[in-house]
Amino acid sequence: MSEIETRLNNGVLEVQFNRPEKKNAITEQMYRRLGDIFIGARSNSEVAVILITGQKSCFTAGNDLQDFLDNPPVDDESAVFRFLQTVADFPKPLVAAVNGPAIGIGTTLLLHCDLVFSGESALFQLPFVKLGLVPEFASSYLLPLRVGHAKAAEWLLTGKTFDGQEAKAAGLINGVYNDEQFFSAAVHQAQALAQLPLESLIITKRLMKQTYMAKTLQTMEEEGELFRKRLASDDFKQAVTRFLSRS
Ligand SMILES: C/C=C/C(=O)SCCNC(=O)CCNC(=O)[C@H](O)C(C)(C)COP(=O)(O)OP(=O)(O)OC[C@H]1O[C@@H](n2cnc3c(N)ncnc32)[C@H](O)[C@@H]1OP(=O)(O)O
Repeated sequence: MSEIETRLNNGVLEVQFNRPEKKNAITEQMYRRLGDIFIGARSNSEVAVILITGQKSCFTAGNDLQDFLDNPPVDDESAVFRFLQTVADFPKPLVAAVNGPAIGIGTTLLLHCDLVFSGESALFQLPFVKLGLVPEFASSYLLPLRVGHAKAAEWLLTGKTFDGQEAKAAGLINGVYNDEQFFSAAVHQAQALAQLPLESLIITKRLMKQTYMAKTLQTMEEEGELFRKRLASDDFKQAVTRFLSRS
């Protein structure tokens, strides 16, 4: 089994985080594979839609914190930033099925998905400030745009956790299902999209995003530079030490 599993079914490429013993925390190696998968899917005519998921108990705990210390990204070509880029301008529909923890990039990734369905046990969090970091994936721009400044500040500045109902009420996700149904609901929607004319889907997605795409990419560049600086800060190192030495 790979830490990133893929399955192609009737035009839907399922991409699954599969490192459950570490709550699907994402390493540099996993980002590299994810980047390759997304780049391949762009030009693969058999792929109409990507469905991103984890397990019923966990979407992803975000970036692997130890790996951030061991293999910090140095520039925009680093595996993590290359992955962010491939998702942000991915032309085909992205659907996510989320349950359990969706932390850090586990939440910001959803800002780039077109349809998001969660289970009742989903737990979202943007703990960048608590970790001594700054937002990534253009979340400092896209989140206020999507949910308004008040809610974005609540989530980004305080790092509070929130559930699927709160995420749906704010407009971050499309639907909340019980833990047994969220995945099949997402598969159903992804399969339905995959039956529609692909060219129309691609053009419609591009039209919807065109007014803010340039600003999204510019924000990712600015955030990336600041993020890399903050990874080298004592605040971040102390936060990781606290997390890894908790009992
Ligand atoms: C560019 C992207 C940036 C970001 O994404 S920044 C966000 C970084 N992520 C975090 O700060 C989240 C850290 N993790 C947690 O807060 C908690 O975990 C959870 C709420 C996700 C789950 O808590 P619980 O159910 O109590 O599980 P557990 O015992 O904490 O974790 C099980 C094992 O998974 C490892 N683990 C969890 N998250 C991470 C992570 N993000 N980086 C590295 N390891 C992680 C733990 O250490 C442990 O491992 P062991 O069993 O060997 O002790």
